[in-house]
Amino acid sequence: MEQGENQSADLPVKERCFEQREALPGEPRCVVCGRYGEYICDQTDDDICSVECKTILLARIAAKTKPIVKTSKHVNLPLGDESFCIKDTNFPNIPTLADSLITALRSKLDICVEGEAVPNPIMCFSSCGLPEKLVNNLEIAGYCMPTPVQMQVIPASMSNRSLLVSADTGSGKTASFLIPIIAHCSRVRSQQCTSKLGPLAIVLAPTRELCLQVEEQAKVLGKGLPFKTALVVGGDPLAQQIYRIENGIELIVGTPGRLIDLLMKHNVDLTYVSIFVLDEVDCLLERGFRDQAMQIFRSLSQPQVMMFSATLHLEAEKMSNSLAKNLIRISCGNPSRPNKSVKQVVIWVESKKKKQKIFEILKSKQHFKPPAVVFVSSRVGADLLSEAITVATGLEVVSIHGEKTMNERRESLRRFLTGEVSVIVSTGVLGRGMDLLKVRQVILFDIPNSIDEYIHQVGRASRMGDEGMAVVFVNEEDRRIFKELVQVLKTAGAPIPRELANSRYTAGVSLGNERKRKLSYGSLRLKICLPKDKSLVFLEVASGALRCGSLHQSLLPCCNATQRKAEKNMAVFIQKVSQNEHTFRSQSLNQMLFYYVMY
Ligand SMILES: Nc1ncnc2c1ncn2[C@@H]1O[C@H](COP(=O)(O)OP(=O)(O)OP(=O)(O)O)[C@@H](O)[C@H]1O
Repeated sequence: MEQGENQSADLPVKERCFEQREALPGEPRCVVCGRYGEYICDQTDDDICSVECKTILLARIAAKTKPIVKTSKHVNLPLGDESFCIKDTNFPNIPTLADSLITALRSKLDICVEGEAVPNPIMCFSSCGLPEKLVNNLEIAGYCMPTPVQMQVIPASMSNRSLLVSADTGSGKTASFLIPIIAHCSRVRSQQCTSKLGPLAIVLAPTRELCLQVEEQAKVLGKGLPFKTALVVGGDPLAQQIYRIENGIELIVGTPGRLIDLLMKHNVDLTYVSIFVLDEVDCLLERGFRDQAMQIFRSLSQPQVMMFSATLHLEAEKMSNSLAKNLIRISCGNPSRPNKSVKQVVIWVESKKKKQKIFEILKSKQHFKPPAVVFVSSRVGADLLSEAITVATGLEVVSIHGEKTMNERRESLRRFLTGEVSVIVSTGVLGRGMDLLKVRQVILFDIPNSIDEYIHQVGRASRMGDEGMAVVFVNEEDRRIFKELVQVLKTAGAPIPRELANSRYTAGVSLGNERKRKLSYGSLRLKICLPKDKSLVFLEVASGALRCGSLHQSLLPCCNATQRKAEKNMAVFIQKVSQNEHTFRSQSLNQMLFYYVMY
């Protein structure tokens, strides 16, 4: 591989396809995956993006000149330290790894597993007996290698085990359940296991848009195989959905409400449904969806249950135990935290100034990175804000929310995804699971009600590790989420606005693992040593007045002063503190607090 002219000689050549960025208009494209064709393959002169795609390209060329061999029977794996594959009795020729190496591999890939006899991860799609056509489809879709979640979920799922999976947003969870479903369906149909045409698998997801997207992806990956899908969501005519199912399909992708509706009005034979997937399971097991999801589950006969989300908590875990026995739990990356690739920029903005702020961002060449998704909390808000943005900035903007018809929702999404408009204002309908490929900026105009929704919305700004940015507006009205937000920002090393850090609603949250932190208050810079018991003292310099306080308010009398006086007071205060060490301690702060004024 030759380095392109612009390529700085000391930058390492990209190993993996997904490390490479998308190609900009006019730039060379990788002949294998379509990303930026940064390098030239010295053997073929084709543009390629990475070593990985070069290998695929050369393999394709070699395959054209050789008789076709069945991938599953003669897999020739390179013997580098990344050549791992599943221990599979169906494929005895494939070398297997010692258990210690499997553990090392999982730890390297940030995969944690829990459960009995968990199958080993795979390192390539062709190593677990997938239909050849499916492997080809994956290649065509640019899926050269499985992502870590796919490496572990696919073999576990293909051993018919029920799974509870948590993995980062944008890490490839969708394909991790679609691949085993397609493999299963096409095997059943091609072996003519049953003459019945009833569905073989069901995927439930909480929003219509997500169902649409999952069904689209299923069609792409299942192309050319005996595998048909039906989309069962509200807003589209029920009769058409019934007609499609009657004509024979393998997979139903739907929202719980509409599927229940359909099952009540029409007799669909669910006898052969042996895979039941709950995508965004924490949301589906919340009140509102739970009863419907459980009702559908009860109409199936002991299916393999696969549950996925980037955010899982105890309640969802407990519920999942009632759906499946002998579960395998898989966790990949850093779930229940915002994706590391998204830079979080939290700005303290009072509600009445939010509009002005977003106009400023969208008008700024430096700060606006289109295409962008703006999240708001209400349907009316979505419409009003999109109109206001158009008026103030001249940008064409669309809105999407649950009150629009399905056709309007489709049209808004289409215009946004095809680049016709560069901003979409959305309620939570695009918050979860949506793979908005080119989006690198999200703006949380209204912060969502829970930290989980926050994690999902922020996650829209990054897919497969691409860097993105989430701009988050926050003010006192969002205090219900302050504590968790501060924790999340702290873990990510993101800056925490002064007002948020000092709010009494974040009291008790340590602002850092380190015990020293510098804060800047106008001209007065303070270095604070936080007490170990995390009883944070707050200091505030507002309009020239200094207020010092702590959780133990009685300890420090507030004082008003001009800025200069404030500094003087500060010095006196420090003196007092150091002289009154004993008093301080006796006021139940376990650790002595030290303040240093640094000019
Ligand atoms: N093996 C792979 N190789 C390359 N791209 C992949 C691979 N698997 C998935 N992708 C792509 O990665 C992107 C993110 O995948 P996906 O939408 O499934 O993420 P997710 O984990 O479900 O995220 P979220 O939690 O946000 O729903 C998609 O564009 C998908 O096509």
